[in-house]
Amino acid sequence: MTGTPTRVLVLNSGSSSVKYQLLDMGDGGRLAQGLVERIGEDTSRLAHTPLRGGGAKRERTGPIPDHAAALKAVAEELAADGLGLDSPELAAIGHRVVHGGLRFTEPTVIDEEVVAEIERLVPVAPLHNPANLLGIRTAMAMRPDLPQVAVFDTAFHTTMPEAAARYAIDVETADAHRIRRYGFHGTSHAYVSRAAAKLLGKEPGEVNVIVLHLGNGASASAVRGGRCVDTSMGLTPLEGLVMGTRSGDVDPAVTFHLKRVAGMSADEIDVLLNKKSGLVGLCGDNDMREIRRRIDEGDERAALAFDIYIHRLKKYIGAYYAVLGRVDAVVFTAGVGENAAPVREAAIAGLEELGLAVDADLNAVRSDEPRVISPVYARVAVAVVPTDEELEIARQTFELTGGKVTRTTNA
Ligand SMILES: Nc1ncnc2c1ncn2[C@@H]1O[C@H](COP(=O)(O)OP(=O)(O)O)[C@@H](O)[C@H]1O
Ligand SMILES: CC(=O)OP(=O)(O)O
Ligand SMILES: [Mg+2]
Repeated sequence: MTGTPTRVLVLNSGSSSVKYQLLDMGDGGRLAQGLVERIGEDTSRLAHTPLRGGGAKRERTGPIPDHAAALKAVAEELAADGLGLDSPELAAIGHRVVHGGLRFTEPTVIDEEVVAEIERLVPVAPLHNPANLLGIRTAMAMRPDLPQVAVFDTAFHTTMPEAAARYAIDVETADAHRIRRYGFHGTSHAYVSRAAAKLLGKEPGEVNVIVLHLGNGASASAVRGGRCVDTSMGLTPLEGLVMGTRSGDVDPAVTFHLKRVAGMSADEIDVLLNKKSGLVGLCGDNDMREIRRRIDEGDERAALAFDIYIHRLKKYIGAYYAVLGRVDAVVFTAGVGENAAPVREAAIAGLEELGLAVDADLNAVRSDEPRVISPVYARVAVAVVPTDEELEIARQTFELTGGKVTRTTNA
């Protein structure tokens, strides 16, 4: 090895998965990437892809009980490629942390006190912060000498005005318990809104963009001149759009009703709304590919689930159009947004009066590149921009730890 280390390992821990990438910030390239899924089940799967040196993709299956075991398995795979965590070329480890509360508005070098604060926020991100913490603790135990950085999903949304961030509930109660709308997927909304400006040949400060991050979790945001002014997730990642397993918006009285009339406990209602609702609650499947397949076979439950998903999405497009006043682009991203052409088509259908339309041929193109899918005559661009939370986390981690990022990729 020569010179200062330039490699960054990024861990994006979800509730039951870890996505990871090893990047070289010296040349902007990726060395390896992978995914561990179904953590906690007997059928866990690790898929690892070395990206330099020509090695083939590898898979292993079998029980991986938690995120600590997942990271150990990832470290073994990296070591097999000569890219182990003990490498002197590793400059830092970047961690996605979902909830940063009021305190963390910037990427932050992790110490014991930061760990304690992330832990304090577990009740408002019960599916996510515990997984993030296990990844952090395991990585810190493996490389106590390395800087480890937390990049928060909530950070990009801290620019929201009070009118968007506050719920209309008693102010003293709200403030005493820090109840407000924080928003999530911020790293993705930031990256994608910036990449969308670039796609339009503009600076981020010049454009107003509606970003639709449609993955397993899903959220919309309104971004004015590069700053978030509203987003659909709230105190927790439960509010807003219909998601894979989460309900999104419901009348809060549904929860009292379930408690008083159906006799459910707070924990049972939490599980119902976070894990047994959304698409899976409506039709038994949370994967949009499977739902489309069932619709093609004439399945009515799947069709209704799709319609409810689209109806909610359309409402948020309209709402954020009104919030922004002028819109330059509506941008689809994440697993569903990048891949499901029927979702994009249905969400934009009927919005011609707002200057929005999708070109069927452009919409059908499959690509990993950012692209416009609206017809040339449309007043507002509709675009697909693949998100890259890992690259964005790597950049922020590297910059915070003193590295200088060479921007060679999209945004
Ligand atoms: N080819 C595809 N067509 C339609 N939907 C897809 C396709 N590929 C992935 N998806 C959807 O994307 C979801 C995963 O999105 P992703 O952004 O990876 O989610 P997360 O980060 O929350 O795990 C899947 O559950 C599935 O619904
Ligand atoms: C915050 C959130 O919902 O994240 P994910 O989509 O990864 O579950
Ligand atoms: Mg995601």
